[in-house]
Amino acid sequence: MSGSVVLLISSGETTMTSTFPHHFTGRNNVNGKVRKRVVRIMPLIPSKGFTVSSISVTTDKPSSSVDIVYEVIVKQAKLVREQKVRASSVGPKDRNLLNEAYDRCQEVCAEYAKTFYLGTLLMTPERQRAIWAIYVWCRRTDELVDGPNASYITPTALDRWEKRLNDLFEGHPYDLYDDALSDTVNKFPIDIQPFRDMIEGMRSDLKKSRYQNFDELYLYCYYVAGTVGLMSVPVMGISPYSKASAEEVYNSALALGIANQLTNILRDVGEDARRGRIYLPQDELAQAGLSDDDIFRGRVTDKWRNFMKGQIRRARMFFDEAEKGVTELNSASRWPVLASLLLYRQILDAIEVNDYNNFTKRAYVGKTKKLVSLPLAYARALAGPSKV
Ligand SMILES: CC(C)=CCC/C(C)=C/CC/C(C)=C/CC/C(C)=C/[C@@H]1[C@@H](COP(=O)(O)OP(=O)(O)O)[C@]1(C)CC/C=C(\C)CC/C=C(\C)CCC=C(C)C
Ligand SMILES: [Mn+2]
Repeated sequence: MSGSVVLLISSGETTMTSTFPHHFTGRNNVNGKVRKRVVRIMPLIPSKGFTVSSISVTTDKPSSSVDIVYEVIVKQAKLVREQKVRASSVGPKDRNLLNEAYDRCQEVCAEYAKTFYLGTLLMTPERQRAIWAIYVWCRRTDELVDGPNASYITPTALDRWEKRLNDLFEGHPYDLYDDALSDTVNKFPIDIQPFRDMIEGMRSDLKKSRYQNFDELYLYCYYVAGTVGLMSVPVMGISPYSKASAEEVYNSALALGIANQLTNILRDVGEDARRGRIYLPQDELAQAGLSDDDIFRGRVTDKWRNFMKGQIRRARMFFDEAEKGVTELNSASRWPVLASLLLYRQILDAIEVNDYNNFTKRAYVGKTKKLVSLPLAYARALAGPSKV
């Protein structure tokens, strides 16, 4: 059974609803036990200044985003459990080319994602190369709709990009970067679905600039960022000491992608509005007494602050859910993931420090805070999987 938990939350004069997938806290996969799941979510509700006035549980809405995404998770988890990999099609004659391909991916990752890159250096050479290759594919995909040539990108161009993806999965890469990914997906139990879904997210960016409710936004966040978590887990690996199910680890990986994307959205409200885009649930905006116009005007009012408090709280809950899974990963993979989690989560603190002005002030984490987070993440990453 799957569906959502809807909480009616009050703070002072403001009342708002917050929706979460209820497998979110579930430890029993998909089979029933709704009550248990609701009970589990309770400790996650922040206490300071907020009260929960009602909880309702929706179940078995077959086409909800949570169900769609959960099906992908179950399929990916099965692949990782069975360690299903394709037979390698790369012979010794291609080794030099392949090394060159991975070196190029390493350069891109080191240049564009310094923190991720630093973290990958602790991993085994095979794993770090694979993460670089995945990073480069994701970055290129994102660049199609977010990069300098974005205004020329059409649905047909995305179809071509998907054809290229299919080909590289079949062992027919088009260029050097694709070479690296083609090799990676041969070596690790990586499925094509999350890659296709990321392209779907880019399609949605071409045709959609509003999200009616959190269910719609959740699906978008899965497409563009949750997918990264699903692509990365087969490479990072689950600790041999982990007692968690593969679904639980995937659930945390998905949560990290969603948390990152929600944070990215909250940081970039002003920037997105200037491009005519509002990645915020329209129904929650209306409930808070806000309209698109308020966002385009970019005035920081109490209504806006209260609305933002609710959005930040929800993003933090996804980070909390993600954190549970980090200790279940292979030891060398924990640090980079935790470091990126701590750094990205601090963007939410920075929005608060800016008094919720995400229209004209960019929330960023300063160098000192970044430097403090790295050893902190390292110390915490030493903790192994839970023994329960
Ligand atoms: C070590 C580590 C975290 C590895 C992941 C490396 C990797 C493959 C990253 C790809 C990132 C990428 C280029 C995604 C394309 C879409 C996109 C840009 C998404 C946004 C990232 C933030 O980038 P930025 O701030 O530069 O955004 P702008 O383009 O400037 O707007 C996202 C917000 C999402 C990225 C999502 C993740 C990094 C999810 C990571 C999850 C895992 C690695 C799973 C960890 C496992 C457990 C069990 C917790
Ligand atoms: Mn962005």
